[in-house]
Amino acid sequence: MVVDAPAKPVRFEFKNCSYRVKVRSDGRGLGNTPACCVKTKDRYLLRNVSASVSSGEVLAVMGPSGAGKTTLLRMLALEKGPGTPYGNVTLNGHAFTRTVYTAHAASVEQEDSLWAFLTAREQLEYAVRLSRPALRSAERAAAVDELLGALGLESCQHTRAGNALVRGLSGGQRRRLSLALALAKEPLLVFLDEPTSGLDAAGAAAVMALLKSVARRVNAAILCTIHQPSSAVFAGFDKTLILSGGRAAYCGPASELVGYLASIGQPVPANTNPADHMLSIANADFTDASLVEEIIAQWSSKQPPPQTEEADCGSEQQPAGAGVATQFGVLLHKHGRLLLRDPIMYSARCVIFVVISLFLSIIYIDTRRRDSQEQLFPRLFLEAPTMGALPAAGAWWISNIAPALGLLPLLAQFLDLQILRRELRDGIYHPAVYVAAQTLLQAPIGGRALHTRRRAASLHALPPCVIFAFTLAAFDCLAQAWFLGLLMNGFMMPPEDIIWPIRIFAYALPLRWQIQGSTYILWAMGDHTYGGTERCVFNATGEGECSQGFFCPDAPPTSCYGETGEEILDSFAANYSCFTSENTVALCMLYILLFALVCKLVYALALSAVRGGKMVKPPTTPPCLGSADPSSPAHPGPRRVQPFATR
Ligand SMILES: Nc1ncnc2c1ncn2[C@@H]1O[C@H](COP(=O)(O)OP(=O)(O)OP(=O)(O)O)[C@@H](O)[C@H]1O
Repeated sequence: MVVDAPAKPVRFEFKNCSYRVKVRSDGRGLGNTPACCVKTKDRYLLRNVSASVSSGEVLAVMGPSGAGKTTLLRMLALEKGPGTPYGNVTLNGHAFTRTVYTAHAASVEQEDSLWAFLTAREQLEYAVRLSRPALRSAERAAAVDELLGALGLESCQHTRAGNALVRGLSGGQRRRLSLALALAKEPLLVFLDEPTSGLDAAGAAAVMALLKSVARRVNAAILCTIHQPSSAVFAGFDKTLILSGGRAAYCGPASELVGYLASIGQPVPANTNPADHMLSIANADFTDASLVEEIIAQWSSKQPPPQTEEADCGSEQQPAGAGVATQFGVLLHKHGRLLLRDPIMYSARCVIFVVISLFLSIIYIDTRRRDSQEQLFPRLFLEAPTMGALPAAGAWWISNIAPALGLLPLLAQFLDLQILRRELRDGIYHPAVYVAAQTLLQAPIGGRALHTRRRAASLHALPPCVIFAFTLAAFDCLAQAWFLGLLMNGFMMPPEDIIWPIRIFAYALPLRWQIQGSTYILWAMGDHTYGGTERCVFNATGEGECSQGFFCPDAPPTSCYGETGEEILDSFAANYSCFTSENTVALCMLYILLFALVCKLVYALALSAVRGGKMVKPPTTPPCLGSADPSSPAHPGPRRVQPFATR
């Protein structure tokens, strides 16, 4: 079997877990109001909940709606949340930290987060390549086959996952693929939120039976929440934890629930699903609240005081994650594939770009005339240096429209955030490696767009191409700045008229430097001259009629810009601070590159924050299952679950 069972079983245990949130003093939720601005009080969504699950077992957390199932699961899976978690959570007796989670656990959320344009097999292949890099190609294929077989996905392995817009795997198949992806890294512990939601009774029974068999087969401990299991599904649970109002009302083997209920005077009526009966008597919304209190109190009174167990750190091998180079290679391959398949990411942008270029080229077709000073200002909006059949859009429009196109991949990345979050939490790659791979993949679209713009290759094409690609990349990360850039690039409003500290945007945003650099390249590099001017003739006393050294016999002074590119840029610069006749191209490129780098860095940091941990780097000496964690207390009393905060 390729999905080998780990040599040493694990035991995941949580004791006295509580979860506290701040609510308004009248009991209403805070919403977006900061806790410091209103009078608040504490509310416990969970109180002293304890249970454990070992390798090969499924622990099902049940309870009426609002009982705290999701809160408990998210807390145990070290998800960030609105409140403060307390309790003692351990894996084999050692603190369950983010590092331990990354090395040994995986989660399947209620909403499937899958790459819509990759097939089931492709998604598993990438997951196995990233999480088990030591496998050779044939072994990897066998591991993928094994997962597909275990989860019953062979028949649809070449079907893409799909999403709300494109058809793909069915709901049940998507659930199973999510589980297969979680198992790809061979976790010892799997968290599943409502794995049966949206499935019919038969589908739910099949998924739960599958979970049980997977737990045994890969020797993983599985902890899942479930809403309303049928009798057949309920009977299959190894253990159940039943919550009511955030407190435990029962925890133990499902098979013993009937006897327990009889012992507390709440026997299960004939022909009734014990789970349904338990959930109805534990539901304070529809049952007498005092009865619910009594049921919880009875369970609580039967519990022995919490005991401290010996730490049991075995000698299992730490799963070795992929190195940076492998991560980078796999992510390039995967996202390159997605770029080609996902219309939003690439083709749509290219098509929109060509259409916009054509549109602007037709509007500004007259600006190709070089013999008229009146055409010079419109020419700023459309530079057509090649005079070809497809003169493409120039500095101003390209500067402003192209970044707007960056909004498209930004939207796509926002839609993909859930998937990224899952993959980052699973620790199969580092956020910075993902950002680097994405950046490299984005570069060609800048070049391709520029190719549309300049059909004839020339030495001049390279710098604007780089400027252009940098600008795109920068705005891909900071789309919101687009409007600010449009307003503050020095064309519409001089920076000196903008008050501090807002003025900083006029200098920091890349549009200003994009316009300055590309107009210099387009106007002043090369030896183009423009008609409609005559040199000034000075009289013997040295007095001249024109201070700039030229005048326009057929155009008013306001439309008289000059003969050479430098003269024209000087004329523009007199009114608009974004232009200059000095060669600042290298400096402009540096500013834009710095801006892009800062944006990418912020993006990588934001992804790290989304992931909830610090680094996606499998530790060489795991805190548990390999060596003792020195930070782990010898006598773990109630303490804060550390990874829930930043660690
Ligand atoms: N930020 C919050 N502030 C106050 N109360 C909250 C907050 N988040 C959740 N709750 C409350 O906590 C309780 C538990 O919510 P939770 O989502 O864990 O329940 P659940 O058992 O998963 O419910 P369901 O089965 O309907 O999904 C609910 O009463 C909910 O209204």
